[in-house]
Amino acid sequence: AGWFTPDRLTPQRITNSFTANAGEHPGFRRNHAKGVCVIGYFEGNGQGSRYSSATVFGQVRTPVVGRFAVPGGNPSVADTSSPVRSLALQFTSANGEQWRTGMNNTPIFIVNTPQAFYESLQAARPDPATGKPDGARLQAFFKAHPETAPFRQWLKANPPSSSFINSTFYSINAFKLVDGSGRIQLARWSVTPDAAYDQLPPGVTAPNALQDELIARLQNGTARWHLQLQLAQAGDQVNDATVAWPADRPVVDAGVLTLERAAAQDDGPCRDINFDPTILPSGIKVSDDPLLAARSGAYDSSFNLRAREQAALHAK
Ligand code: HEM
Repeated sequence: AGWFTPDRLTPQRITNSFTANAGEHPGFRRNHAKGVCVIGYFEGNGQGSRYSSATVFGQVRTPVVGRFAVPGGNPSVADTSSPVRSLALQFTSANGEQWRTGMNNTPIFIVNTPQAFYESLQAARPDPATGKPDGARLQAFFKAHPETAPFRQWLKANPPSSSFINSTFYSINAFKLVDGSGRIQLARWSVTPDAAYDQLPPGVTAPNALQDELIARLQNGTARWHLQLQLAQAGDQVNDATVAWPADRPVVDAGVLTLERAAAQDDGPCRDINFDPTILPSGIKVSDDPLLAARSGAYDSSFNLRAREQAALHAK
């Protein structure tokens, strides 16, 4: 309740907030505006089928269109301006089912409710005089939201990676895996790279540093990640994206994601995909995490705005 009530938090108020922070960039995503398309496939090894009836988890190869991106609504921001990187994936099974997931390189999120996310956007709004967020305002937000502490701690303890290719990406939100008999297992997933993590060296400021490195690497070979399902146990926080689960939770290696090539986002196959994380195949369901419904609404609003703008740009 509340999410669709006028005068309260709506998807449009969220997308307007991104625009207020980053300026107008017609045709681009309202968040994670800067990115690059990737194309490849996922090969399931059958292990995930113990928990989910989703076709992708069988011993089968599924085509994938994805997108690496950096956060914020400005499509010309420098790749290394934020420690956060993202990978969104769309798996399309032979029967036409789709699994779309948007993942970030942090195992937890900064807040756990749509309202707090909205407030974080207000708190981070650049001061028109300096072009930078007001430090005092941000600190006041963090003080009022102690749930942001683990995320900020994690960023301090984990310096940004040198490449998209050596980053791990996490679903953060929990989902329900449903097996053939209807049994439910709460899980979070991640993709962990074959390439060893390496810290971003100081002084890398070239605007397209991460994109250029990715494109060059994929011109010379493929890049691989293992898709891992982390299984919740009774008592784990399954509706709170700010809380990590204990490290000893079982992890199922469900198969290998291989990315083969990159394509520019202005005309690549990821441009017109809305990576709404609630678009799921049978065998995976949304959890009660309140961020998921909010994400779906905001991505939908963002997609409709940019699709309309793209159409207008091309009509010129
Ligand atoms: C209430 C919380 C959130 C809101 C309102 C929100 C909002 C948005 C919006 C509006 C977009 C642009 C979508 C488009 O036009 O296609 C976006 C992109 C994205 N968000 Fe979120 N987001 C939230 C939380 C998260 C979380 C928890 C994650 C990570 C697990 C995440 C990962 C991503 C990714 C990966 C993209 C880029 C998708 C792409 O490359 O197309 N977001 N977000």
